[in-house]
Amino acid sequence: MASTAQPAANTPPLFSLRDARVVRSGRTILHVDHFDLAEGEHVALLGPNGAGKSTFIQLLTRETFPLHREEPPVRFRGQARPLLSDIKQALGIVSATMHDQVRVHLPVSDIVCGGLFGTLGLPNHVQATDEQRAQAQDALDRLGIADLAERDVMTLSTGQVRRVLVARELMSDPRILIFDEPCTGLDPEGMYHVRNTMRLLADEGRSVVLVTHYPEDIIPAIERVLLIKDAEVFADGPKEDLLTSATLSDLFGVPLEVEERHGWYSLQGRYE
Ligand SMILES: Nc1ncnc2c1ncn2[C@@H]1O[C@H](COP(=O)(O)OP(=O)(O)OP(=O)(O)O)[C@@H](O)[C@H]1O
Repeated sequence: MASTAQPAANTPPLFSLRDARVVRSGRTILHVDHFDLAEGEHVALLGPNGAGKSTFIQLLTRETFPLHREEPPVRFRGQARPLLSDIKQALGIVSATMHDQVRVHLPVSDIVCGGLFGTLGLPNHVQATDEQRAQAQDALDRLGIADLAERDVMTLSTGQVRRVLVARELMSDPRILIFDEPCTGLDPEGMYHVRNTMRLLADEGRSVVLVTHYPEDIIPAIERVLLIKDAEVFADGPKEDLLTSATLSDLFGVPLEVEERHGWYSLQGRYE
């Protein structure tokens, strides 16, 4: 069942951006005039390479700051200066960058428990308690990979590692999960499971924020898409309005054909 979270009328948005501009080397690499994300709302960011998608995410995570303005350009739950620890507590992030750091022979269970400490495995001289191990097992179980708990993470497939990293993020029970190109480098089986994992987490009422180049990654629960092109918001709205052949051809600058089937979208080139 898709999340139908409806925030109370007076609840501030989870994130709001107003005239947020990021400049690097004298060039605007992202400008967002107006964007609100409600608690429990899902959104997919889609756009070509270099469009500004990662910069957008970094504005949310406060890894990047916009140009200063009197009126704060980025707010988290209505706050102009939220504690970084509050943001970290609320957000879970799964990205290929994190995946690249998995180069140590550790049991999956340790990797997942590391989510409690912000480390990849357990910090030196720290033993996980039985309760923490049980929590890790529960996270793995919910993602359908409980049988991997004792495996050396280096022996897993790319798709399995990516799901283990999702389980690791779940240790802090985040309300928002950011998936930054979660299916990059995965085979169809891995993609199937990662997309299914996003569905599960959306069903649990967590906000899913997905960054992708491919409409195939947009799970049915994500109803809103934000298209980014040339450092600007190209369009923001319901996916059935925006995931069309004409709009995506404009977005990517080549002739493309979009199809929809049972709430899932696919994209292919139109060759003449
Ligand atoms: N520190 C920096 N200095 C100069 N330019 C930068 C810097 N960081 C990012 N950029 C540029 O800003 C633009 C937006 O980058 P960003 O990583 O947000 O794009 P993206 O949409 O996530 O791309 P991709 O799909 O390739 O991951 C790119 O042209 C990038 O080269």
